[in-house]
Amino acid sequence: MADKKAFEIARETLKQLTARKLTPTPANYLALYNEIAGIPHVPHFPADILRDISQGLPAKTPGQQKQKGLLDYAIDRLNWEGVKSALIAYGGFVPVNGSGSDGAAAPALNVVAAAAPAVGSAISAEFLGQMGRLIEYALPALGSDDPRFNEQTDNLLKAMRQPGADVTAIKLMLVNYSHRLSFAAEDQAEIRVTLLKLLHLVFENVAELSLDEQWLKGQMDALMEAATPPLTLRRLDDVERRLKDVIFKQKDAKQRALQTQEEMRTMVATFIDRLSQMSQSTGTFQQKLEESARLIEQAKTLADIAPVLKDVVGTTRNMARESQTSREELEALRSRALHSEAELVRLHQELDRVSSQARHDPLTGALNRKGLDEALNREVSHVRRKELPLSVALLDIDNFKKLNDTLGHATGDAALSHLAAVARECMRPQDTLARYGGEEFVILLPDTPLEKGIEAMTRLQRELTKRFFLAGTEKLLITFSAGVAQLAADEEPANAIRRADQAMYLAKRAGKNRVLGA
Ligand SMILES: Nc1nc2c(ncn2[C@@H]2O[C@H](COP(=O)(O)OP(=O)(O)OP(=O)(O)O)[C@@H](O)[C@H]2O)c(=O)[nH]1
Repeated sequence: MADKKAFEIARETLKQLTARKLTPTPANYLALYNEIAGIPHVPHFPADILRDISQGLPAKTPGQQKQKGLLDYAIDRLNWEGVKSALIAYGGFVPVNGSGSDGAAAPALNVVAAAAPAVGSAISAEFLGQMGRLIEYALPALGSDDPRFNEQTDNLLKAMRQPGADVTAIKLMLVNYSHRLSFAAEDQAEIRVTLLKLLHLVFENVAELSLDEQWLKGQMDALMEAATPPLTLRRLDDVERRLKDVIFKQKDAKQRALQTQEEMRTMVATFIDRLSQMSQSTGTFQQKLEESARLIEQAKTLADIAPVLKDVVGTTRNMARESQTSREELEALRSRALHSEAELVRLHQELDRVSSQARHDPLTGALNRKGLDEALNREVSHVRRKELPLSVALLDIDNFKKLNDTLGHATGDAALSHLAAVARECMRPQDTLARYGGEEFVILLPDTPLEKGIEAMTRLQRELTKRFFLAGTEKLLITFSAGVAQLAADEEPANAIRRADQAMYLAKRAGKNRVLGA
């Protein structure tokens, strides 16, 4: 493996992580990577030594047993922070002045225990109930693949919900639980980072396979960018949509390539067949000529020569006819091949056009109408489920025709990309930008009432005045007029866009470069 490329080693490392069922932590990844790359492994985490120490620790009381368990858990995960907090907590259960009881070693708990009769009853019902709900709600964020953690959660929740719950015991359980919780949270964070790395690796690989495809390369770059922290559901949704486009395109391209290969194979086979037929006929013709030459040499009279000549003329005619047929067939074959090639180029271009327009506008990278429809459906069901407001803004660049006419279409295109880039930068990650028409954009603003939506568009206008558009060396101020509508309960989303469009129209009529609410 030493001479393998870094990405191959990385891929093998990820494979091995799964094959050996190791937790995908950076430490495990590094150790395996070094092993596969043949780099001498420097043990950053002396797991064996720590395990020895842990085995030597007495576990006489429940507190000691629990902390020892947490220590082992942290060692298994090569987690220094976990080792540290387990050892510190263990220290709290070491008997002081010969006293060996668990409780005696935890003065803080004693205070609670002493205060428990007064405070405990006051907080037990409502506070513990609320706490239980908090734990339950937080649990899905931590995954459910650790049976010991799940068991500990169940026990804690049961204890909390018992009538007349023992506050002192619960506090003790909470101390242990919070340790394990911190490990689980760390694990989840590491898993997320590692999964992101994995995702990047997959994207890099796809990009390497598709270097010749300009559109795919663009999509892969966009995917890489979308898959960087902080991850939000919107960004993941974008990643999913782009990947769908890539998969669609690759499937189609592969199918076409296979089909063409098959066509070419058939053509080459026919060509070879024709060639061999031709050489056979040429061979026979040659023999016939030689035979005729011999007969002519032996002929004594003109009468002897006449039938031979007749024969030669006949054979030559046949040969010419055959050659003509073969030539025509080969010509037809060649034009079929040319036609196939042209068809392939055309299909390829068509595929490029169709797939790049699948969900994203190729010029600005914003969603196109199809992408907008999908995003709108998703947003509407999301906000309706959560009873949140959704605002829809429709923007139209001012005097765009003049810009096009004076500086050219290419500058107009660059101005559209500029507006999209500035909009993307000053939008929240959960907002969605789509190109609605030529110089029109729609922005979906979830969890945003009308006034806030208008504010957001005004902010974008201000941002555009700060960030000039550079047409060559000339600084241009791009302005837009916008209408904003808040989706009403039971309103069709298309109607909200229509209202935003009407408000935008009024903004134009009122002098442009302004935002109006619908
Ligand atoms: N460069 C470029 N121009 C486009 C594109 N799509 C549409 N356009 C042009 O945008 C212009 C829109 O012109 P109008 O609808 O008259 O709008 P306007 O000039 O912005 O006028 P107001 O909206 O009233 O401010 C037309 O000239 C279109 O040709 C595009 O993708 N690139």
